[in-house]
Amino acid sequence: MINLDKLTRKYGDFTAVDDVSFAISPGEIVGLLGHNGAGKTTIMKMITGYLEPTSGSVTVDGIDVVSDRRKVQRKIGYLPENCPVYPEMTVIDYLDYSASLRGIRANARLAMITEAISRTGLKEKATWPIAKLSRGYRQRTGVAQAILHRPDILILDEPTNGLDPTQIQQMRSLITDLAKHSTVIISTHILQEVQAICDRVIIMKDGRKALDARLTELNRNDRLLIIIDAPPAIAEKELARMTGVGSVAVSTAHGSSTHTYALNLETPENRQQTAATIAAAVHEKGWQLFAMHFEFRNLETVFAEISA
Ligand SMILES: Nc1ncnc2c1ncn2[C@@H]1O[C@H](COP(=O)(O)OP(=O)(O)OP(=O)(O)O)[C@@H](O)[C@H]1O
Repeated sequence: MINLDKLTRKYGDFTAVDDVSFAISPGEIVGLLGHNGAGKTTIMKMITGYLEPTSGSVTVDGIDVVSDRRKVQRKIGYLPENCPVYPEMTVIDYLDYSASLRGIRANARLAMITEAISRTGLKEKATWPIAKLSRGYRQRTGVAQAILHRPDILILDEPTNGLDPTQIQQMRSLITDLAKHSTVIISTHILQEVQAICDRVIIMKDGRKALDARLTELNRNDRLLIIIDAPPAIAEKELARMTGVGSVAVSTAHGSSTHTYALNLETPENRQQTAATIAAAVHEKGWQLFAMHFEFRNLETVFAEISA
């Protein structure tokens, strides 16, 4: 379990991460989504112990990252945004060097390196100098470095950044495969990435957590939007009383003679029938009904709403 509690990080006077709390359970694949500068990398660096919080805390399986950094780092594999892979080294030498930095004993290294190479599909490139690898294979080498010590948690900062469409596809299926045995947090500003890989999304905006939701929750269309001529002072309460309506939100364009209401339905399963009943009730009240449709909501629309 990864636990962030009121995590804040300042750079001088500037607050890059502002009072962020969330918990991630074992086995989850979480996408940290946000525009450039939203605070994703700063959060990842604090989870992995490479940056200290200004206030708040991060614990991994109950262990505090600041006071027990090494212990936490043994549980985590980290692919930084610009993974420092040394161009003059071969893949195998780089992984051996990474293993030695991690304190993995020489007699255990070969098995671990072989496994990491095989899981990241690097077998044929193992003896190649990194300088000669395509960006996709270089990224895989970074991932191999991250999984070398068989961590329970993988933190990947923009793993598909700069890859071509085929390499992106390959990296996504590699991550999905790795996620079968690990908890994964990936940061990205690509919506499709989250949709393709993750089961949960945390959207960051200006250093703050703007949304934390399961993707299945996001992909809903059970809010009924209606446009009528009755103003909120009259219609809001009446609409809320109608059969099947749970709550009502109003959005009226300034100076407009029509009014838009978003109705959250109590039983989304019967939404077609409920919509027909509401239409009839609106008609009975003598209000004019200009439009009625179910709101389409998915990661894209929610992200656009948050970014606006
Ligand atoms: N060392 C630093 N000194 C000062 N400001 C910094 C430093 N590192 C990051 N920042 C600022 O903190 C904010 C958050 O940066 P961060 O890299 O965490 O965002 P991000 O969401 O990962 O962005 P990107 O998608 O561009 O990588 C940005 O405004 C950035 O300019």
